[in-house]
Amino acid sequence: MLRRLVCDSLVHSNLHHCHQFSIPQRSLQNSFTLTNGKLNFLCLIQKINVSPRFSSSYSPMGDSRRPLIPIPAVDKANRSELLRALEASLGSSFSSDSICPIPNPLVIVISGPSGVGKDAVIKKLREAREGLHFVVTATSREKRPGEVDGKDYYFVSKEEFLSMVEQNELLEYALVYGDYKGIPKQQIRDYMAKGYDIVLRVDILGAETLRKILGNSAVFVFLVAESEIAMVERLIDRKTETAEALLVRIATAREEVKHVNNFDYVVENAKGKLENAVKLVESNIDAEKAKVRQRSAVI
Ligand SMILES: Nc1ncnc2c1ncn2[C@@H]1O[C@H](COP(=O)(O)OP(=O)(O)OP(=O)(O)O)[C@@H](O)[C@H]1O
Repeated sequence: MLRRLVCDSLVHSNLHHCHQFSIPQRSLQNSFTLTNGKLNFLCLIQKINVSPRFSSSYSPMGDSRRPLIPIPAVDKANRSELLRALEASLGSSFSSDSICPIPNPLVIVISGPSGVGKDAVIKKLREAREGLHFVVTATSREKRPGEVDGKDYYFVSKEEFLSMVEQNELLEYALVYGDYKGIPKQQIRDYMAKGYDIVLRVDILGAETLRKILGNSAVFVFLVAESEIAMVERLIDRKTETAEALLVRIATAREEVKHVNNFDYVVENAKGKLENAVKLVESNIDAEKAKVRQRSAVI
């Protein structure tokens, strides 16, 4: 269509050699859109140096002082000769920079009912993927066997936790089963500034609060077990809760699975298929990285 417009314009300008030119559609398209009118469009055509001897030689950049370089026939020249001739004709060299824009650092919120496997998925994700910073949550709960302070959580006293709240140091915090848990803001800022994607692990209420604070600027992943019975078995087998605490967690989890609509992605963590769940979370991240309109979280 554009080519036909060029021809028509040339005919009307008494230039009858349109069929001899090999004008890159793209440069015409750009000029045409940018200049938006016949007058400017004709200016473009006048700037093209037309050589009757070399039908494919022209200077679309419009520099009349630049010597004309014939573009050799594709079957007569090697690739580097062609590249050089094309670059000379276009007036600039081809860049090897990535054409994809650099994606924004992502804030990934991983949530799901109690015992679904949030910690297990995050542990594997940490091993599988670089460039992620897993936010270490501050908590006032007791350390479980095997947990490391500063790695699994920052274990602080209730008083220390409340002082962090007062200083506005936490992005979000909550009292979870009698213990405080909160997300330190500065840690996120520091790692985002270094280009890391941020992974936050929160319970369902935490995810709801974060959705209110961050809106669509963060990506929310909901982990589920393959069934309710699988979820309960997993909690029983973990052996970290008393019978009463187990009952509360299971009753809560039943309600929590109904919150899936607040999330962007749902990932099944089925028994014995932890690796699959991790791959799915990774593909969620990859999909976000490939988005043309990137999320842009400000903490
Ligand atoms: N895909 C899986 N297959 C089998 N067992 C799993 C799987 N995922 C997690 N588990 C096990 O289930 C138990 C609960 O997992 P995990 O502690 O990661 O859950 P959670 O969602 O972090 O729980 P909570 O919210 O209560 O802290 C753990 O013993 C874990 O090893």
